[in-house]
Amino acid sequence: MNEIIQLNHVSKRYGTTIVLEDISFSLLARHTVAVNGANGSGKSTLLRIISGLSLPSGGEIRRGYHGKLNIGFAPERFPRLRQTPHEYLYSMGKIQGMSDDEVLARTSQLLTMFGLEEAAHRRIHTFSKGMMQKVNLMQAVLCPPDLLVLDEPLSGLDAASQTELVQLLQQLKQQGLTIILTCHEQRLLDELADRVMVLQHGKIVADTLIKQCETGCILIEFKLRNREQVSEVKRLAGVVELESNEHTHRLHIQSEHSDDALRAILDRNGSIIALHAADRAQPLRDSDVERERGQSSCSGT
Ligand SMILES: Nc1ncnc2c1ncn2[C@@H]1O[C@H](COP(=O)(O)OP(=O)(O)OP(=O)(O)O)[C@@H](O)[C@H]1O
Repeated sequence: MNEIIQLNHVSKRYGTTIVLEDISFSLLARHTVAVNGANGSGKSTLLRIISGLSLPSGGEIRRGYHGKLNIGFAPERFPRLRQTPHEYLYSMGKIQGMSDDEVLARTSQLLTMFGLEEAAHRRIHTFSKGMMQKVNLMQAVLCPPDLLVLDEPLSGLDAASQTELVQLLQQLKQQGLTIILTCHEQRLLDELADRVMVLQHGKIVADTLIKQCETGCILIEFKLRNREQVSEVKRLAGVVELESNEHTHRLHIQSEHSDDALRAILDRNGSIIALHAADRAQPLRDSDVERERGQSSCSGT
């Protein structure tokens, strides 16, 4: 199993107030996990601990990849800065150790992706909430993270901005990002989450894995013996899930990418056992899921 972060019996207290108690779970690469719960249940505290912005009072956190994990964090409230997105992202990139060329190229790529080219040299404090939230998300993914942590990303946005933000998050998810977010909006759960955890009074009271393969997904069952070649197939565009059992594998992939996947399997001397329209209703068990991480060149937590 490809775990990128593991929390073991984590707790957090402020004075005598217990905010988080005995939290244990791991995040699998490329999963999107939503943390739900009432106000004050400890969601933001949990995200701050995962991001390394706050230390736990007890328990242990293991970050994957030899203790290094590049984490992008988008707080719920983004400050009304007087800088322009261009100036702000440049300074954030430099703080994270990116070269001039890297930060300028990435900023330009993100301004295009987020549809903010025209606003690149306008001051952020004049922006709408939706535009400001886009800048918040851009700073979090500037140095491509292994894990993206989002605190209430749709909070306070109108319906149109929410739709745009959900589409951007879907793009980031398709690029292979692992995401953990807090949310109150059902649409984020429906459109994005692979797994939903519910916090109540600082404890996890529900943890549900949802299979994310919507209609439009294809399930390819195939045989391939070489593990490195299986990893290559996992990294193909559009892969939602790969379950493996010895040399037999079940690949859930977006239908527009299924031809490429079939070609990739056959090119590696694999054999196709079956091809189906994926069945969304059947949940996956955590133990069946195996995923590959995306690549990142930045140093992390
Ligand atoms: N720095 C702090 N000092 C003292 N208490 C704190 C601190 N930060 C959070 N708390 C308390 O911890 C509890 C959980 O807060 P947290 O912000 O994590 O909840 P939440 O689930 O994110 O709430 P919301 O949905 O309202 O954002 C609250 O009772 C809060 O008052």
